[in-house]
Amino acid sequence: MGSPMALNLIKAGCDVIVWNRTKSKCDPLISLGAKYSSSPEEVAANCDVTFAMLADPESAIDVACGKNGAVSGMGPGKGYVDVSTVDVATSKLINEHIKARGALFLEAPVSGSKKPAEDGQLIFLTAGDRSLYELVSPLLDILGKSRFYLGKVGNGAAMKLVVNMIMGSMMASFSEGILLSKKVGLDPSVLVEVVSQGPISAPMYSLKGPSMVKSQYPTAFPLKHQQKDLRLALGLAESVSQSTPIAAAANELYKVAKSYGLSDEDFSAVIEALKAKSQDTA
Ligand SMILES: NC(=O)C1=CN([C@@H]2O[C@H](COP(=O)(O)OP(=O)(O)OC[C@H]3O[C@@H](n4cnc5c(N)ncnc54)[C@H](OP(=O)(O)O)[C@@H]3O)[C@@H](O)[C@H]2O)C=CC1
Ligand SMILES: O=CCCC(=O)O
Repeated sequence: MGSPMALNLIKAGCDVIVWNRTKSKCDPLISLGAKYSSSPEEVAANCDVTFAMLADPESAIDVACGKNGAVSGMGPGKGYVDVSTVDVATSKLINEHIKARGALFLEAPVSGSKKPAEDGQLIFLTAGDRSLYELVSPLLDILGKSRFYLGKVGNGAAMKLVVNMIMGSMMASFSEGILLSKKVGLDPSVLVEVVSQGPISAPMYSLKGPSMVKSQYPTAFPLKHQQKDLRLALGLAESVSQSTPIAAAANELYKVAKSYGLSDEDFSAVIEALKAKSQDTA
C-alpha cells in the first residue's frame, strides 16, 4: 500500500523521501525520482510531513518510537501521518511520542485496497490534529477520493476497525454461501451473478467472487491483515462490552486459514478454511 501511495505523490510532483525495512522495495520509487533515507529518523528529519504505512501495531510503534524511529527526527513545525491500520491504544501511544517532540500527529487509516491505492481512490479516516489535517488535505486528495475528519485520536483507528470487522464477516459469510451453493448442485458463478443484482450486492462480492469460484486468490488485502483487524476489532468491542459473536466466529475462521499457510494470500482465501473443515467432518 505504501509503494503505490508514494508513487502517486511522486507523479503529482511532490518531493518524496522514502524508507522501508527491506530497502529493495524502495528501488522502483527511487528510479522514479524519490530520494532515499537510511532510517525513519532521517526521513522525519528531512521532511515537513512524514507518512507511515506499516503492517500492524508492533511495526507501527517500532518505526515511530523505536531506535532511529521517526519520533527522533520530529520537531516543531513537522507532522506525522500514520496511515497504517492499528488499534486505538497504538495510535494514542504514537501520538504522545510525537507530541512530546512538539510536532503534530494525524492518524489516517485507509479504506480501499491495492487498486484504489494505485488509482488514488482511497478513503481516509482521519483523527488528531486538525491543523495537520488541513495542511495535508491536498496530499490526501492526491491519494484518495474522500476523507473524513473524525475528531480525537483513536476515532480514525476505531472507524477503520469497525469497517474491517464488517468486511471480514461479510467475506466469511459469502464463502459459506459459495460452498453451500456448490454442494447443493447450484453453479456458484450464477450465485455470484444473482448476488450482484440484488439488495445484498457489494463491489467486494463482484470483484472477488469470480476468482473465488476458481479457487484463485490474487493478493490485494493479505489474509493475515484481515485476521489482525478482526483481532483488534474484537479487542475494541471488548473494551466497551459490545457483543460481536459473528465477528468472533469469522476471526476463528481466518485463524484456521492462517494455520493452513494462507496468510499472504488475499483474504478471500478464507474460503479454503471452510473447504478443509468440510473434509475434516466428512
Ligand atoms: N492491502 C490492503 O488492501 C490494505 C491494507 N491496509 C493496511 O495497511 C497496512 C499495510 O498493508 P499492506 O501494504 O497490504 O501490507 P504489506 O504486508 O504488504 O506491507 C507491510 C509493510 O510493513 C513493513 N513492516 C512489517 N513489519 C515491520 C517491522 N517489524 N519493522 C519495519 N517495517 C515492517 C513491511 O516492510 P518489509 O517490506 O520490509 O516487509 C512493509 O513495508 C496494514 O496495516 C494493513 O492492514 C489498509 C487498507 C488496505
Ligand atoms: O484494510 C483493508 C481494506 C481493504 C478494502 O477496503 O478493500
